[in-house]
Amino acid sequence: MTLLSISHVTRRFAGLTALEDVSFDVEPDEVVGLIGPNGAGKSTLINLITGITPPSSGDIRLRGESLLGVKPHLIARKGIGRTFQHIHLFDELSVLENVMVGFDSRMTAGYAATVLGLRSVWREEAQVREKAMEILGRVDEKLLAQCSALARELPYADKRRLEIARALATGPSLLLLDEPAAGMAPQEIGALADDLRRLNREGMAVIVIEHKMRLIEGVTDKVIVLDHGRKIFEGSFDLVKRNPDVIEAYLGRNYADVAVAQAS
Ligand SMILES: Nc1ncnc2c1ncn2[C@@H]1O[C@H](COP(=O)(O)OP(=O)(O)OP(=O)(O)O)[C@@H](O)[C@H]1O
Repeated sequence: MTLLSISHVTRRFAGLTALEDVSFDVEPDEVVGLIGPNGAGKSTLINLITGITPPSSGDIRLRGESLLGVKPHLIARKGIGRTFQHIHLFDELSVLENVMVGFDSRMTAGYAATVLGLRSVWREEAQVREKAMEILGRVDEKLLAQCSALARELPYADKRRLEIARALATGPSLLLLDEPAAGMAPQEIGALADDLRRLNREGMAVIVIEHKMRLIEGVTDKVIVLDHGRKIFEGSFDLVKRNPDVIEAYLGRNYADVAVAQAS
């Protein structure tokens, strides 16, 4: 059964159409890339899927069930986890505690404040701690080894991976990643690609927004290209990188990033 179905989704903000009649499916074992120039509507689409913003028209279904009108924390509980374009960690909490916070899908700044005040309660929450350790190990043994460090002490790339670990806490079957490789060096992107492929092999579907084509090429089964809110192409990265409309609208402007792909 199709995991996620986006059907004729349009989103308008006052006079601006951020998304127009966008449709595509995500299967349970797929890694889908979402690419396109700045302002194409990629983050808006993630916000629609996670219930933060309602579509103006169209439908979004998870395993056949419409998500329209469902609150974000309930969508998270139904199995959709996400990370954000800008890092959203609690700097003064430990690596482990940041993952533990993720177990509450209603996570808010207010909740985090409670958490900071009631760390002692967690002594009784051995189970949550144990699960959080397991998740950290699943993403990266190195992160697990640093579980007592404060989040702010982590190098940038590890902060991004910690966000992924936290998004796994609700046990998602679909993970939405908004520019996870932003600011990463090529070697770090390679390690991130390994993480994503491993999670996918374990049975997780992924939608990844990314401007770094090295990651898109390395992990995706198919790519959706948005431009000015419209889907202009859908297909494997191999086809995408050769499509004249995509080159004109987007890839041409990022030639340095795709040079490796184009040379192959
Ligand atoms: N809450 C909002 N109110 C008004 N306009 C918005 C809102 N959110 C997004 N937009 C507009 O919708 C369009 C699509 O924005 P969006 O952030 O989805 O693009 P994007 O593809 O994610 O871009 P980038 O790659 O720069 O992150 C932009 O023109 C943006 O200014």
